[in-house]
Amino acid sequence: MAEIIDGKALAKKMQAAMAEQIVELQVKFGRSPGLAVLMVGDNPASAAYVRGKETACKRVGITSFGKHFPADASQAELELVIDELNQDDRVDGILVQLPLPEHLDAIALINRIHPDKDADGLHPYNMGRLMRGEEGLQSCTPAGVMKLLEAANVAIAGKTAVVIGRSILVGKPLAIMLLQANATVIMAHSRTDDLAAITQKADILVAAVGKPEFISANMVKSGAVVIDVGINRITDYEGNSRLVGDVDFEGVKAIASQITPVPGGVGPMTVTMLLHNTIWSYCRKYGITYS
Ligand SMILES: NC(=O)C1=CN([C@@H]2O[C@H](COP(=O)(O)OP(=O)(O)OC[C@H]3O[C@@H](n4cnc5c(N)ncnc54)[C@H](OP(=O)(O)O)[C@@H]3O)[C@@H](O)[C@H]2O)C=CC1
Ligand SMILES: Nc1nc(=O)c2c([nH]1)NC[C@@H]1CN(c3ccc(C(=O)N[C@@H](CCC(=O)O)C(=O)O)cc3)C=[N+]21
Repeated sequence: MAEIIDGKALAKKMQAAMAEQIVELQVKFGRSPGLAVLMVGDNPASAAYVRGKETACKRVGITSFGKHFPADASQAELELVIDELNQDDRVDGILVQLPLPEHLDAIALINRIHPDKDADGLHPYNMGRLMRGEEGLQSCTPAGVMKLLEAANVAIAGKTAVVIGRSILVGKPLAIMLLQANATVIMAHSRTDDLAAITQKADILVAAVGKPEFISANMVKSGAVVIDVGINRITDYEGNSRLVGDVDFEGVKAIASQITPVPGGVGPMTVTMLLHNTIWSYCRKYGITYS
């Protein structure tokens, strides 16, 4: 029976340490770190994530500069707001909540964020640095997964890691981070032939697919470490809605050595790394290293 990797507990511990650090930083530099989250439209899932991020900011002492726009906000209007936030000395991190309504060009907006304020680590400059193994702002979910693996004492060097999913937000940067940590990395996706044959090779298996309970026990090698990035809201027969991951948790738990739950696994770490990136940018501005 697998050990549960408790992301919620690690997030809580890291956020408590951040709160203490921010008290000191505030005394030293006379202001708190600031994060601006831009949300467009009223997608309920996005609204819930944004609320979660704002609550976490408050908890650790980061000032939120949340901006909510109607679904028909224009590209030009949003670009202007990003330009202003880039110039605003109270703001250390800027994030554009994805997905955006169809008429907007998300890539152009992300590219407009100053790379030093790119709290999501999605700007081409920061992704390029990641690719080259240079320090910098890193995508929150993959960075959170790496912290979880570290905290759970998972050996990475030399192991076979299979990442299912190749999005810019999760799969691709995570594969690069695992490679940097000397795993032998296989990236799987919707065009992968015989996915089960690939996933069965994994010592570390990461699912970032977006399909509820897609990974079943017969796809997992006995003793593997399984990280479930998926967040899927499903409605059961009785009409009750709940969150499930991309992994059949009960089935896979029986054969894995360690596994992350949903909720309470990767999700809380994503939020924690967003706070981390905001503090990192703040410190860099004052010439201090924050790790
Ligand atoms: N826990 C957290 O903090 C976060 C969770 N998420 C969740 O993680 C999941 C993935 O998110 P994201 O990366 O943004 O999603 P995307 O939809 O951008 O990417 C999904 C990936 O899964 C691949 N895929 C789809 N179907 C299959 C299949 N049948 N077999 C193998 N691969 C498949 C796709 O392949 P292809 O490229 O070929 O289309 C794609 O690369 C979602 O559930 C999302 O909600 C996302 C961000 C943060
Ligand atoms: N620019 C951008 N950056 C993102 O990082 C980003 C995004 N857009 N769009 C959407 C996805 C999704 N995402 C999550 C964050 C936290 C939880 C989280 O905290 N989940 C809790 C559960 C929360 C609940 O109960 O609803 C958990 O898993 O325990 C989940 C998912 C960030 N994303």
